[in-house]
Amino acid sequence: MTAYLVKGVSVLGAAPTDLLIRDGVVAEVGADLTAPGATVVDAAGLVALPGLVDLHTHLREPGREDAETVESGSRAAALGGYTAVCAMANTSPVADTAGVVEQVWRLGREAGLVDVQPIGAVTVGLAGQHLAELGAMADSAARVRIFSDDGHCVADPRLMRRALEYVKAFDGIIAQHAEEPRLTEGAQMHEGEVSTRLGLTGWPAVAEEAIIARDVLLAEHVGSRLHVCHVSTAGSVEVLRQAKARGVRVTAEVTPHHLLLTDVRAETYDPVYKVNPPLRTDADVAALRAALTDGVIDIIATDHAPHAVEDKECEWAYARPGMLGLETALSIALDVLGPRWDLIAERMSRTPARIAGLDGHGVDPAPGAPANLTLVDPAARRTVDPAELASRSRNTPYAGMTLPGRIVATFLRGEPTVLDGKATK
Ligand SMILES: NC(=O)N[C@@H](CC(=O)O)C(=O)O
Ligand SMILES: [Zn+2]
Ligand SMILES: [Zn+2]
Repeated sequence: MTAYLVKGVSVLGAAPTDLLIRDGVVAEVGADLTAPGATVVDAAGLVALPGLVDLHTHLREPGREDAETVESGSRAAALGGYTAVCAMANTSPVADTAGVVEQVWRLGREAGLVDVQPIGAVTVGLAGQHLAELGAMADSAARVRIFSDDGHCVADPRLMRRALEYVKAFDGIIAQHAEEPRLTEGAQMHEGEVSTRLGLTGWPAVAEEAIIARDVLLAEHVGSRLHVCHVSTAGSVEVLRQAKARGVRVTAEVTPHHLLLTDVRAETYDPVYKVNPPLRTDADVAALRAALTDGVIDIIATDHAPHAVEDKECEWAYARPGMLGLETALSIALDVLGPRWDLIAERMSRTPARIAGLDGHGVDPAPGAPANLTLVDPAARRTVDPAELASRSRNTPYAGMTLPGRIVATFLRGEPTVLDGKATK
């Protein structure tokens, strides 16, 4: 196993120091370290962060390997500074059995670029009728702890209650895609002034807020852990704020795109901007940013949702919702939060690792810590070119935009998965 001597790096914005990475851990931290035989990484001007952890990634395997595979998505993740991703269950077949979650887990190990932690479906086939085999998935080699029907809402309150109760036995968590389906039939974009003008059917904010309000009450009633996926409205933030003040065990995520983009993008009719939940308004963006800073929203999660060209480059109404996220998330976070490294580490690494229960991730680079870390060049600016992305899909909403920050290196258990901005395998 090669050792790596990272020279002159700023750990989370502190004064430059050296890091010696050996045997999978950060062996030493200090000035002017020497290590004969170690590969030297010149990290002058770079910032070291704990490896990023994504609680919400769509890898599309099994079933839509044309859009993404575990390997291509893992490579995109590593290039984005991630060392662990949680893979959503809306594959084909659905990850609703021990067999499928173990398959995804194994594919992740084989790719070896990030730790891939499968999420299990809450209901069989995501159909919202019968609970899936949550216990068998938890007991499997994949050790599933997060369950989600993401893409669909667990709309039946009795099923939601039972799922919340069931996962308590192994400290599991239900991650809800909060969308009251009766309020979003035929919805194409955020319901508001822009949808009225464009004549597109709206997805009202209350469809999200009503489910979050119900679910925090259910989680409170049964004393279980609830996680809310891709929070997108100011009203949802207020519901979460009140629930947290009461001590409800709820956590919440926001996506990079909901922190940056608004529903006016729909005026282009370019389906690259079609996503669930939809892009909202300036006031929502402002509330989400404030909540991310004050902690009502716990984490940034990408909701990386690759789609094949034929599913995206078509008429708006027929296009699949979803956007790429893994390779641009840190840049968007830097753009939105500025170089607040401790806050970025908290929202993109430590807290998601803790929510998912991923041991060895979300730990700051310090002597003895597992060497899961990423090196960022905060001064670099890059213009997003979809053709250069490692993802098999091209549906980034940031094409042509110039964003701050570049991932220079990522280490997974002491081995580089990215060096000089390029994947090592
Ligand atoms: N976000 C999306 O618009 N799409 C996701 C599903 C989801 O996250 O709800 C997908 O799987 O494509
Ligand atoms: Zn969703
Ligand atoms: Zn999703």
